[in-house]
Amino acid sequence: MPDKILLVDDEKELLTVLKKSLTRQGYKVYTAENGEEGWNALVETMFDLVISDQAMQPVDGLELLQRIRSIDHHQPFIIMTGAGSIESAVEAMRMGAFTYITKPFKTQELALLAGRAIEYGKLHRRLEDYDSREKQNATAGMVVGNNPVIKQMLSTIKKVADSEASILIQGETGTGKSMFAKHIHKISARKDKPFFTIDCGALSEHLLESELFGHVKGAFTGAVRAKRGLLEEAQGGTIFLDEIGELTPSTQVKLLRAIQEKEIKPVGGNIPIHIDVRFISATSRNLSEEVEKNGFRKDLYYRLAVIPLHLPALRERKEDLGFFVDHFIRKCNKMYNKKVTELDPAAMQVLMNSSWKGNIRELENIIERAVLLTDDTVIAVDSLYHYVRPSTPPVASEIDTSSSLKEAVEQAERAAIRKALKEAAGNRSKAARVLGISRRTLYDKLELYDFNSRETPSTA
Ligand SMILES: Nc1ncnc2c1ncn2[C@@H]1O[C@H](COP(=O)(O)OP(=O)(O)OP(=O)(O)O)[C@@H](O)[C@H]1O
Repeated sequence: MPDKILLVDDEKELLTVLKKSLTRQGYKVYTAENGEEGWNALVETMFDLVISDQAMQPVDGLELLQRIRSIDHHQPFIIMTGAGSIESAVEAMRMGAFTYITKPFKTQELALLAGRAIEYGKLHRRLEDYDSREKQNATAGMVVGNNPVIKQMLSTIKKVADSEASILIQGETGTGKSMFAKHIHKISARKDKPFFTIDCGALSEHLLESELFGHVKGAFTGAVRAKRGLLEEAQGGTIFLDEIGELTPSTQVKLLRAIQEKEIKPVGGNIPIHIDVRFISATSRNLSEEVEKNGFRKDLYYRLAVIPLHLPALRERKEDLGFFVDHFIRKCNKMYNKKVTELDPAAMQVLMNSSWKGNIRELENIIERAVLLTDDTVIAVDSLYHYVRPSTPPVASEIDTSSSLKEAVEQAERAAIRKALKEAAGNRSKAARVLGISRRTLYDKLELYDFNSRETPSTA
């Protein structure tokens, strides 16, 4: 397929001459008589190169370049300027034009530059493709951010991904443990083999063992045929044992044997099966504490936690909040065909001040709802009030624990109202939304607790 060039110039004769010359060089040449026409063509078709005059009406060459740059950073672009308009040429170069050519010029001169510009564009696209393939392979859909703990973890993972070492990922719910487990598998030598997840907290002991180790026909009532366990199915790959802290003592023993001996016996069977599986486990409990309390076997803990990783909670990596917000906005735009671009600064502030008990999962849900419900391109603070929990429970330190329950409740309510009013800059409607109560209820409480005008600076 010949490379495609879009030629834009309001001098018809020059267009004809240049088109002929470039067509002779083997290019497929399209023409447009001004920037607007050129832009319309660009929206329709992908070009390998745009060659445009500068001075045109209604859209000149610089504006055309500006529009192109808003959608494509590497579209090769050559600007043709008249003698004496060197400023335009400089400006075009600053905006990312490949080069400029001053009229009058020889057609061979332009053909030479066109060839170079097209090569340059192809190189960039190849690099871009390569980069995005790399990213897709390694961290598909995964926000990395700037948190030093996460960066350190990723560097550790890189070093151990290809080894056999078992990895234990600890962290609160929703911090991305499953995502990390998948990431480890994807960058390991086992990436083309299976990755299976099993939630150890979701199944009874009996079912879990049958899922993990398989069973022989007749092993228990209902076992009408033999079933292979996930540890056997995952041969050569990775098994992700989620909520490992929920294992019963009996299953802990069997798993320990499987890891140590690289063998399993299906439930009800006697013939051992060799397994070649990498173990990654995760828990939102403090497993070393459980070991101390004899709630989890020490030997199994050490087998599972050859490489222990601890994912920080979202409130400990607030510097990454912006990355996550952008990522989830883009994801939800795609899902719901929306055009949201950002959060307004006040909304971002609300997110910064939240506690994020549900971590990244909670943030993702909130952004999803906000994107879905907003008709604007910017998410306003109001669309978050219903969902986001403020970070500090209403000034708990102010509550006098020696008082009666009724008094303690009153103190907590006063503190919560004061904080909400402060956050809402005195706007009572917003404060009511933050508190999750109606405006009427807020008014009643303000009266009941005799809030003075200093504490309610505005009566909106
Ligand atoms: N680094 C990340 N980049 C993008 N999305 C993420 C990231 N980490 C987590 N998420 C998203 O957050 C949600 C929760 O992540 P995940 O299920 O991995 O957390 P978890 O710690 O395993 O949770 P649980 O303990 O409840 O099983 C998922 O929807 C996931 O896509």
